[in-house]
Amino acid sequence: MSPPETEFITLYHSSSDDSESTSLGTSLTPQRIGFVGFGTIASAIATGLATQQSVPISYLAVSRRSEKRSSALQKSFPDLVSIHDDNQQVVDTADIIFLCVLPEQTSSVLQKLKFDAHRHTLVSLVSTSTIEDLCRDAQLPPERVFKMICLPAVARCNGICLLLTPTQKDPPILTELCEALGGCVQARDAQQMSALMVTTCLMGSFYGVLRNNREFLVRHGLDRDQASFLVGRLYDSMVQDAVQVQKDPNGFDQLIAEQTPGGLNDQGLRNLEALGALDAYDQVQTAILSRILGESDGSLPFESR
Ligand SMILES: NC(=O)C1=CN([C@@H]2O[C@H](COP(=O)(O)OP(=O)(O)OC[C@H]3O[C@@H](n4cnc5c(N)ncnc54)[C@H](OP(=O)(O)O)[C@@H]3O)[C@@H](O)[C@H]2O)C=CC1
Repeated sequence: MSPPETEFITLYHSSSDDSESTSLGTSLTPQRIGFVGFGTIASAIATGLATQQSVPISYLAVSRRSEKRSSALQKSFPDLVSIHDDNQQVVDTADIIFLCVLPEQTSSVLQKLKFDAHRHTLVSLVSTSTIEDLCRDAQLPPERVFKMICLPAVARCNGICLLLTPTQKDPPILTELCEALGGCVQARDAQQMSALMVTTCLMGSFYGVLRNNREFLVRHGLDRDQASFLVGRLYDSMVQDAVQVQKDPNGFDQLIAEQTPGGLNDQGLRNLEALGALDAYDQVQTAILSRILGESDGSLPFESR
């Protein structure tokens, strides 16, 4: 399909200087979105964007890379998706470009592309990229470049997106797109973004706890499938309770306070604290942050800050 013309409505200006104006559009403006690199995270974001109902999207341009994924998306959304052999075609036919290649490919891929500083918005999913490097390689000003982190649950519009906005400007369409994918938390600077990323790196630890619970049940004679079912359903219900209170700053403390004082749940938590398990969790988060910041390889022992 050929890309539809998009007429942009300038939403906000930081000053009367045209070079500082932005034209990301409004949620009423159908968006033309492109993906350079179409692996795991790109296909999850594209699937979420194609299925969400909040922000009108008129066109999704994807690079043919990872052809199984790009053709599957086109098959599912033939009126929306266009596949391109050349990354420049993706850029030329879309306005918001998600960069979803591997860290080592980022610079060379960007340096070969020509962006229009008045039209394009670049959103990098590459966790190691910095706004400065992205601006340099894409030849775009900082107000046109953003970093985003999310996990594949965005495909079901059930993820949470972290968005680093390099200037104080609020990028309304990007936040609306992130909200549509499940939710958005904005980081005010790169340092804070690194700290927020730590939480997205705890998925493995979380599944590790579930596996540990399952193995305990198996050791006590339950079939592995039954044990897996029990653990999955139980954690699902606990997480749903947590979701109910997620907007209350003291909600998690409230859930803990609801445990019967001196009861078995209360004891479990106190035992974990006595064993230093929660302190260990803190140290793990600090170690992950240190690795994200390039200060260590993340291995322990690690001195907590
Ligand atoms: N997976 C995840 O949950 C998350 C990933 N990220 C970040 O997103 C980025 C992508 O990760 P992920 O999707 O997992 O990785 P994948 O390996 O699945 O995807 C990388 C994609 O880049 C493509 N590619 C390679 N070279 C080029 C090129 N020259 N031009 C265009 N496309 C190219 C690959 O195509 P081909 O297969 O044909 O080589 C592939 O489609 C990484 O930087 C990662 O850190 C961030 C958050 C979460």
